[in-house]
Amino acid sequence: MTIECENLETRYSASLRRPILNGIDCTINTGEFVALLGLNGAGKSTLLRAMVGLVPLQRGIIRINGVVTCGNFVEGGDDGRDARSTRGDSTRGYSTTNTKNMSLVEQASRLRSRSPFVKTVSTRRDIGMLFQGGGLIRQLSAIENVLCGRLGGLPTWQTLWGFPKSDRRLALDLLAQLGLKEQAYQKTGQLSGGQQQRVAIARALIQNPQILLADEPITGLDVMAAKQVMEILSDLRSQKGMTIVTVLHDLSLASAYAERAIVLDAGRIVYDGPCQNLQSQFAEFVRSN
Ligand SMILES: Nc1ncnc2c1ncn2[C@@H]1O[C@H](COP(=O)(O)OP(=O)(O)OP(=O)(O)O)[C@@H](O)[C@H]1O
Repeated sequence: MTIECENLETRYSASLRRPILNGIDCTINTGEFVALLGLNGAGKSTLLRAMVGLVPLQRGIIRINGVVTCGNFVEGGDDGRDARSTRGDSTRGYSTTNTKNMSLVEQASRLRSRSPFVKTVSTRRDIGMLFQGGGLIRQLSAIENVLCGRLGGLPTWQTLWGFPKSDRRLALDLLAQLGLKEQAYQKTGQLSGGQQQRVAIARALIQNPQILLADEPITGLDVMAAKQVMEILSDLRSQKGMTIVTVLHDLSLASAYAERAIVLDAGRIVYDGPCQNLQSQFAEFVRSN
């Protein structure tokens, strides 16, 4: 699966005096291990979130495997001609219907009837996301947190009856593969930072994604736990051919595990290339964790 980002630009931010993302062009190819680097506030998390459609774009489009999944969704510009932008600029992507007077049911059925959006939904399911800090529910056990990763793939009625046995088995297998068999029924709030991060990885993997986007997966971990997490990401790529894009602050770990680095500064890409010699080129980006 490829992720193509074409001229991405977010809305102008008055506090920054620029868009958060400001003309991002990059293509992530199948099976690549990419480190997203840059100073605090450079736009790394925003770019990662934009790739899964969590950030509205002012300009530009994102294609996943050639399917447009995110673009400039302009309110009120559509008269029923299936959402091509009326501005005549193909990079502006799709506009949305004026939905103000439509019921939720009408809006949902309209979205389903528009083929680009239908593809969008299924294409995004191929992407797993590890959020900053893990995003786990501390009161739930490790296995319950992992099963939460299945919620999007099940019809609502099925979740009322609990998760199927096959899902529970899969969740246990994933936890065991990540070295957490003993901790499967322990509350995640009682686990160490490294263990929690592995639960978060298992939760992303239960969707069986082809692409894994990880936002600072090793921040706050000690050296050993950080290496373990990086090894897991590296194995997912080498053994399952998964595409990995991860935000990192540690240049030496980026050089050790990733093959390609994309360095952001003030919302722009200032370097896109191999990870060798990153330290000498970008010494100022080193930050103690
Ligand atoms: N929802 C938002 N509304 C307004 N500004 C935002 C929003 N999200 C992020 N920003 C701003 O955009 C800039 C980029 O944020 P982002 O989190 O993408 O940076 P980052 O490179 O991931 O930083 P860090 O390394 O600190 O996590 C920051 O200045 C941030 O304050």
